[in-house]
Amino acid sequence: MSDVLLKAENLEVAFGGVKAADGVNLTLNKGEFVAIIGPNGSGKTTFLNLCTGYIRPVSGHVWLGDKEITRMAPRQIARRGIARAFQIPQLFTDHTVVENVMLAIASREGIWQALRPLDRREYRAEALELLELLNLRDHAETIAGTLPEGLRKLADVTVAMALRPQLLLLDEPTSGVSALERFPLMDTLMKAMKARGVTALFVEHDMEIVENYADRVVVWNAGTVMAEGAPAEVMKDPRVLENVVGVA
Ligand SMILES: Nc1ncnc2c1ncn2[C@@H]1O[C@H](COP(=O)(O)OP(=O)(O)OP(=O)(O)O)[C@@H](O)[C@H]1O
Repeated sequence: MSDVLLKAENLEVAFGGVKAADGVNLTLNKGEFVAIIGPNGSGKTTFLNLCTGYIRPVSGHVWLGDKEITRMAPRQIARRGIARAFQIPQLFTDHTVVENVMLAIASREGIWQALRPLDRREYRAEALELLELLNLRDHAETIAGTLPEGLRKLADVTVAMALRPQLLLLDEPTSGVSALERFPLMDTLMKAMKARGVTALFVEHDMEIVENYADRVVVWNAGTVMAEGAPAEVMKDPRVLENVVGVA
């Protein structure tokens, strides 16, 4: 069986005159934890949007496993196993944390219209188990909108994990989180992904996080992949230092 989970081939998309994807090729293997870095406006978020179906490419292809997902609707793609946690967490802020996770489980099970009681015992049990895994068990009954930023990010990931994704896309998981909290947050995320066999692709500006947590780093520049490899190797590339890290 192939180890390839996601394959993007020659993706192209433009907004006005700007080529946000200019022939993007990228392969993710099952179980990998891959970071995307690159200057502002280089097309990192556009790539995540292409993977989730929020943007359709002018040309090119995306496969998840052996199924082409290029022109599928976001909902279909989510059902096939790509979930996303946003830079700004997307929670129902006036509901408790456990209710948010239960809503995600219910949406996965497709019972929105089925008039079945949401507070089903097995949903709660599953939600609490996930919250335990993400170190949020003690905050299950907290109103999501009152959580501090680091915990809100973990809650957002818990909601995404409730969809049982094969691939989780994370948009700057540590942005807005204090320096002291960043490493524990990433430790928790890594533990959860590994425990559930989830592959992850995360956009990150913090090079320390990339070096410590990514198996592989992919460098974006002007709508294309400029370099990729092990973080320690890629960070030595003069083009990366000049264009991305800005220290050459
Ligand atoms: N919906 C859109 N409409 C118009 N232009 C867009 C749209 N989305 C992205 N762009 C443009 O495409 C280019 C790539 O944007 P994108 O957000 O993918 O970059 P990025 O690498 O994620 O940037 P950042 O690090 O600032 O988040 C930018 O020039 C941006 O202005």
